[in-house]
Amino acid sequence: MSTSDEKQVGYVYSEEYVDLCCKMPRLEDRARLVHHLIQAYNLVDKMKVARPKPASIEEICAFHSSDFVNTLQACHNFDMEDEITSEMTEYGLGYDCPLFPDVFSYASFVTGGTITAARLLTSRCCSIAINWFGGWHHAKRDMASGFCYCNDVVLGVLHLKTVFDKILYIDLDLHHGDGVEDAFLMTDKVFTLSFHKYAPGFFPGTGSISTIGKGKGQYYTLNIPLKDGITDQKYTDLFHEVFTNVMQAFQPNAVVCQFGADGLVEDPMRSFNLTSLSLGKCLSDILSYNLPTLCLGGGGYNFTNTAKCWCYLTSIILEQKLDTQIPEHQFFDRYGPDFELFLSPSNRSDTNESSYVKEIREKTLG
Ligand SMILES: O=C(/C=C/c1ccccc1NC(=O)c1ccccc1Oc1ccccc1)NO
Ligand SMILES: [Zn+2]
Repeated sequence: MSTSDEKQVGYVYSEEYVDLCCKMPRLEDRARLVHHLIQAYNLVDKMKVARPKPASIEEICAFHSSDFVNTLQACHNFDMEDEITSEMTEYGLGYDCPLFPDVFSYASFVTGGTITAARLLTSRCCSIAINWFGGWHHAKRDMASGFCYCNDVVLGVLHLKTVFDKILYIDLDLHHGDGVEDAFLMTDKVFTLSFHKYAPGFFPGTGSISTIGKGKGQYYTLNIPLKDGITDQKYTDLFHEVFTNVMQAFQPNAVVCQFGADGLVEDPMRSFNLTSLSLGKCLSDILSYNLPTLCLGGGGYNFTNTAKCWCYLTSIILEQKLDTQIPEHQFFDRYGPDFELFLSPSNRSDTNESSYVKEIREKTLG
C-alpha cells in the first residue's frame, strides 16, 4: 500500500550546498541557475527538501582508495600558484581535474548529496530522489578523471544495494559512464546501461558495444555508442526499445539515472542534437515502472539550457505542467532572447545512419 508520503519526491538542496557547487571551475553558477529556475516554477515547495551533509572519509572509502582520498584531502588548501606534484598527477589531479582551494569539501559535499538522496529511498521516505548536482560518473577508485573527483554515482548505488537487491544504472550523459561501468563490471547485481557519443579521440574513449561485462557480470553491462547529430526521435525510440528489454530481462528493484545535459543542442560539446524532450521521454519510461528511482545530474555546459532541462525533468517527476515562458526571477535575464523553457533542435545533419542504428539494435537486442 503506498501512503501519500511514499509518493514523496526528495530534493537535495541547501544554500550552502549550491554555493559550494558553484566553486567548481568551469561550472561557475550553474547550480544556482538550476535551483533558482526550479524555485521560480514553484516546484521546490512540492518536494521534501533534504539538506545534504558532506560524505565522511569512511563513506568515500567505501569505493575510493584511502591513498587517493588522503591525497585529495591534502589538496584542500591548494591554490593556483602551487606546483602540481607527481603524486597529484598520479591520482589524476591537477590537469584534467583542476585543483582549487575547496576541492575536497566540494567533492565530499556532492558525494554526500547523492548518498543523502539514496538514503531517502532506502528509508522509504520517498519513492523518487533528486540530486541535480551529482552524477560525476568518470571518477575511478584511485583516480580523478574528466572533472570528476569522487564518484558519487558509485557510492549512491552502493548505498542502495544495502536495501535493494538489483540496481539498474542508466547513463544518459553525452560521455560514457566509464567510472560506474568499471565499478560494477563483474557483478550481476548492478546492470549498467550507457548511451553516449563514441568517436575516435572523444573522451573517455571507452563504451564500445563490445564491452558487455566480465565474469559473473557478463551480460550485465550494455553500451549504446552513438555518433554526432542524433535527434530526439531516433534517441528516444532506441532508448525505449533497449530500456524495456533490459527491464524485462533484469527486473531491477531500484533505478539510478544520470541525466547529464551535455548532449543537448547548443551545448559547447556540440555533438548531439537533442532537446529536453528526449531526456523527458526517457524519464517517463523509467517512472512508468514505479520503482524507487534516484535522479542525478552530470555534464551540461550551456548553463541556462541545463537549468531548463533539469527543471523540466523535475516537473515530469512532480506531474506538473510548466508555462513555456520562463518566469520572472533573479536570473531571468540570462534566458534571453527568447525566454522559452523548451529548446529547438538545430538543422545539423544526423550522422547516425539507419544502417548504423539497425546494427546497434541487432547487436544489443539480439
Ligand atoms: O562532461 C564530462 C566530461 C568532460 C570533460 C572530460 C575531459 C576533458 C574535458 C572535459 N570537459 C570539457 O571539455 C568542457 C567543455 C566545456 C565546458 C566544460 C567542460 O568540462 C567541465 C566539466 C565539468 C566541470 C568543469 C568543466 N563528462 O560527463
Ligand atoms: Zn559529459
